[in-house]
Amino acid sequence: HFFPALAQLGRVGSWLEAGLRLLVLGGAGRLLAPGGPHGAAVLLSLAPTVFLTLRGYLGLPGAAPVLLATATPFWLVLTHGTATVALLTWSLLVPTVSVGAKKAEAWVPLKRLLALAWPEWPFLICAFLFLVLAALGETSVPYCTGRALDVLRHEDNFATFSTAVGLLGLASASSSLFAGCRGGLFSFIKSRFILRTRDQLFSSLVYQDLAFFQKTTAAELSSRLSSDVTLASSVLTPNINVMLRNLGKVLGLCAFMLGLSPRLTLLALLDVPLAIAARKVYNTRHQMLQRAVLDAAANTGAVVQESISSIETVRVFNGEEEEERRYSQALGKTLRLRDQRDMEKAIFLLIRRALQLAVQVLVLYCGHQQLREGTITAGGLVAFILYQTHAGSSVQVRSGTVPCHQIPTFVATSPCPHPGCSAMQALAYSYGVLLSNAAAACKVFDYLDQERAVGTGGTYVPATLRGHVTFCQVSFAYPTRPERLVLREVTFELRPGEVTALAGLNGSGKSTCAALLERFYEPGAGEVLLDGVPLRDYEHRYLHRQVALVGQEPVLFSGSIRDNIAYGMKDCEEEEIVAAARAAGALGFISELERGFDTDVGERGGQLSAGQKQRIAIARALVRRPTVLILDEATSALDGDGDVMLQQCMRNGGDRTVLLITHQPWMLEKADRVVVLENGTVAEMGTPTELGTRGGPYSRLLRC
Ligand SMILES: Nc1ncnc2c1ncn2[C@@H]1O[C@H](COP(=O)(O)OP(=O)(O)OP(=O)(O)O)[C@@H](O)[C@H]1O
Repeated sequence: HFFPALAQLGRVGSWLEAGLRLLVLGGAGRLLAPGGPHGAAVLLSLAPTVFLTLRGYLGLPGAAPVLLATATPFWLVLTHGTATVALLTWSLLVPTVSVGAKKAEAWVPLKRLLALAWPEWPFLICAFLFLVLAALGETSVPYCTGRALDVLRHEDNFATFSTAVGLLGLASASSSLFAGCRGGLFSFIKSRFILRTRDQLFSSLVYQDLAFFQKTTAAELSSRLSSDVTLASSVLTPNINVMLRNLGKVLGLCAFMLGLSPRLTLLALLDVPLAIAARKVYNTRHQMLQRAVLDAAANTGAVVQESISSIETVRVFNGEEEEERRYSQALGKTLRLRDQRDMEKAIFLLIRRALQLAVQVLVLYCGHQQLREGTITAGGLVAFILYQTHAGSSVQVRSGTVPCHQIPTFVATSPCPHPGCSAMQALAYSYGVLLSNAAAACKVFDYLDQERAVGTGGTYVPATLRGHVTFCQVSFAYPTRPERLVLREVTFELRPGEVTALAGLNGSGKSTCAALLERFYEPGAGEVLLDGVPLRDYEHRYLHRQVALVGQEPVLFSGSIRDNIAYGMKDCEEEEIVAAARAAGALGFISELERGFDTDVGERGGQLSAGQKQRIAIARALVRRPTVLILDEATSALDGDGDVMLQQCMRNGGDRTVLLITHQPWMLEKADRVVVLENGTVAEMGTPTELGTRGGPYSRLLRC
């Protein structure tokens, strides 16, 4: 007796049946496939009932069953067919995108972006509140207009008419006011989001391994910092802003339109599934092209940066034409990709517009019929057409309405503002753009999530450090060329108070040893020990204060000489800077400069000679009073007093450990001990005198 009793309840009964189906299917789904898609159970349970309810509203001829339990096989096939269509639409709505190496639902990057924006939650809540209020005001305007028209036609009462007009004015004014507040707040949130995300991204970049920077160009990173972060922020606003506005608008419009005429409403929504399907195809391509355009633009930037920063080399080798060709190629690729993307956008717009026009004609025809049947009033029909026009009106973007095909590539983030784009389509569009932009912004997460091979988790901070360095059976290959061992079972030690010179032909692995001692990389096998403790156990800052390196091509930062010497040392006294400059033999030329220590060194120290740059770089290392000092060809451009300078470098209470990498024989002679490297292995070691008399690799090296 249960089903006949349920059938007696009519529409309510059919929804109760849907609820029961949901319980049974949902429960079975969880038992059989615990991690499976639960949306399927919801759709399979509810979609047939939604179909039957809408059919009832349309008043189509023929008797439809109230309950599915008592329905004939024909109705079961029909209703479940609609459920399958709904399921397919759902799968179209949630495309998968790749996040880093993993495949994930398109929601994943969106959720991460929202998590990034979470600190702005008080402003976001206010903005959403204004958004709802503005949508309410906006959608009630046509209804109030229809009411005013009906009042005008049927009643002479001025008070009723004034109330209707007053309501109309109130709805318009409040929607404008709330829309303004919503827009302002979203822009404010966006600026703060950009600032914080760039800051976070840059912080994560500066701590990356050196291998990461060898694989990624500076121009690409700067492009990620600017355009990709802007793209990510556009997900918040305008994307989420516009999508929610459209959602609010669509819900409001549907509610008012259903109230006026369910039949016309269903007709007006006829093109929605088709538009969504077309959107899915378009979005997949657009997403792919969008990424390709961003990559190509970053590559073009890299070409410019590389050419400009190496302009002297380009000039010397007459490489202008080659550079021009490289740039035109990169530019051509970007333009081709943009053209392709724009062409696909144009085709998509054409299809969408045709669908929309067909539906408009259909609604007008049926509206006219309903008016003749008397199932809708003239005011109601006017209000309905106003709603349709409203739904078909373009969405405003900041400075007026811009056709979507004119939106610049990097800001292909705006809502579809194409004239005639319906609110439903704009909703589907803004939803698609939201997901596609969130996916494109994934690169930001790739960098934020980048894991370091060289960890900085060490905590060891001894009160005193002797500076005894041991390379223990160290083997190493650069991450960019993992197949080629650059160091093979290298074992030697650096003793406190001694200058140990590393000698060897070009490419024998000398600088690589220095890089491992600075922990730029982690050895593949073996260990580098400092006072018997592996380098990785030392606290990051402590280690880099104790171990200082002056490289082959010292890099100075734009700013004064003082800033460069005291770089990274907040608490550095003037006397310490002067003492370090004196020890490095730089005081002489600095005092001859008009502005002394305040002299600007220019970009990358370009206003100083090579030798002067080397001396300032040595002073920058000495000011830290390091326990271990590495001089990697740091004296190649120095004149006669290099000898004195070496003595100064060693002076640290007399027990500083110095690793000297040099090709200059007279410098090698000054060292206490020499380690000779050949093809990444230790060929021999000993004092310069010992090695000089042996006639082995060291002697051969001196003869070269
Ligand atoms: N970043 C890198 N990525 C891959 N291979 C590298 C990298 N740096 C150096 N190499 C390779 O490692 C080997 C050792 O280089 P390294 O710079 O240690 O030699 P070196 O003895 O200091 O040479 P030089 O006397 O010319 O300075 C070389 O064959 C070089 O090509």
